[in-house]
Amino acid sequence: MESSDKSNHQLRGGICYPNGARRPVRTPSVIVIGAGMAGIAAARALHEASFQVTVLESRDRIGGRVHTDYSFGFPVDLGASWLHGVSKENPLAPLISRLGLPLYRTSGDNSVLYDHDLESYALFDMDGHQVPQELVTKVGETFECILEETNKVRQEHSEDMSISSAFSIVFERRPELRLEGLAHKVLQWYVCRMEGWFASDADTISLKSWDQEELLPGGHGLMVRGYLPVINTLAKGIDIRLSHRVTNIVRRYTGVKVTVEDGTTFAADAVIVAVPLGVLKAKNIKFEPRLPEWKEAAIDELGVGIENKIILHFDKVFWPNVEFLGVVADTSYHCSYFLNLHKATGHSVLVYMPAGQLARDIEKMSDEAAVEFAFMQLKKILPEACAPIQYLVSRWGTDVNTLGSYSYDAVGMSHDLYERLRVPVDNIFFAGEATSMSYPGSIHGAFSTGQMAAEDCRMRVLERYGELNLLQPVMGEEAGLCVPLLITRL
Ligand SMILES: Cc1cc2nc3c(=O)[nH]c(=O)nc-3n(C[C@H](O)[C@H](O)[C@H](O)COP(=O)(O)OP(=O)(O)OC[C@H]3O[C@@H](n4cnc5c(N)ncnc54)[C@H](O)[C@@H]3O)c2cc1C
Repeated sequence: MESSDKSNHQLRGGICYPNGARRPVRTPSVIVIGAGMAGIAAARALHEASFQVTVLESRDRIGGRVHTDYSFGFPVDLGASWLHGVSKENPLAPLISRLGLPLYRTSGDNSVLYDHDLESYALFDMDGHQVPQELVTKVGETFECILEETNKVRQEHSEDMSISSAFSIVFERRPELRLEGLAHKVLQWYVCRMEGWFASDADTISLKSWDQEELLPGGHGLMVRGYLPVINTLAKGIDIRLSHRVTNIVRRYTGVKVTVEDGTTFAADAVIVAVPLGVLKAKNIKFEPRLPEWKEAAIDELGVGIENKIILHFDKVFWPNVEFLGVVADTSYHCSYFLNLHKATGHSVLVYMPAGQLARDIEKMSDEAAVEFAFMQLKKILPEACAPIQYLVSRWGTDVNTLGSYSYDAVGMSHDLYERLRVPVDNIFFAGEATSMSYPGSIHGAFSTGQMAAEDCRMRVLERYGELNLLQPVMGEEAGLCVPLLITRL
């Protein structure tokens, strides 16, 4: 399809009709931009529906925000690593089960800490003293109470405000909830965990919309062998052009023309844009004609946050046998946490995960300085810590292929912006985590939007040809197949 308006007008193959006659038909074609979960899911679905599919990907690898690295000699994820919703309700469950990929469950349903249970944490103050577990539990209850109170604030105010402004109102009304001393620091750590979930600071998160996403049942599980096998399986047999950065999309009634950085053009009946929200915000891709105002507004207004991973590989385990280590402090900015991968994978690895402003600040440092910063946090709680032997540092905020980690509900925006981002513009379809009303910021959300965009695209293109009933509908994974998920917890 490269450089070829001509291939778009070729006659190809044939379809068998009930009377046995064969009539040559034009193979419908689509270009998918971005080989992350959403783009690959869309490409797979349309490939199976007999479309001619070409995926254009700017990086020299597939997966996007799924980035499993093997340089330590075992897999570690620099991007997504949890399956949120370890149950058959999760659209990715059939595929993960079929591949026999093990999951390590880190929390059940309804944890106040989202993807972790309270019991799985060991919290320390800056002097290396462990916070008594009863205090952690008690402050957890207070945090839940504060969140309930913010719900009342939400009902009283028609205007949106940040979750931190709502906390201030709650503290004025109920000063005892503010807590003092060590308890206050633990409370700040809860706020820090909330900020990690949204990849954004509490003073930017919308009170009105922060809890509008749907949490699937089954709690949260780590992909022990990394997420890449899922992407690789979906990508099998698909024409993916790596190092093809799209710069222009021209839309005409008869089809689309897509140009990449080196000037090569690709033509097809339709295009699925599955690049990150950050890339759309930066206007790194020019649309001709311009996207309608409502679409541009959705792109501008949706929030995109930052969460990063600093992955530290040690020659031995010197930390307690818990899933998470936390450092409490006076402000959420100064709190931190480390995921203990040894629990789930048996490898002596800790993952430091800063979010929001802290992540932004750390991205300004060199890799060495960022690792030193993370290691200093660890030294505060474990003074005997020995230096890492290997490390990896993600930079999702400044990486030109992403420009942010994932979307979140920013103050003043309405939750239906996700849907506005998804709605197609003529023969341009949109997919990606930020187009998911129900599951924004997640892998399964990205997967579902890819499938949705594929089905919308199939309908649109075949409708135009008057051949709607000729090709297979886009299906999800085999509906009848039910293999249980492999879940452990130690
Ligand atoms: C640190 C971190 C941790 C996370 N943890 C989890 C988790 O545990 N569980 C979970 O469910 N989700 C998690 N997420 C979110 C999840 O990774 C994303 O929601 C999901 O991977 C997004 O998929 P996508 O297809 O929408 O976008 P992407 O995966 O970003 O794919 C977009 C693709 O477009 C390409 N691209 C960009 N610009 C261009 C261009 N101009 N031309 C061509 N191609 C282009 C990119 O290179 C990329 O490959 C995490 C994300 C991060 C960053």
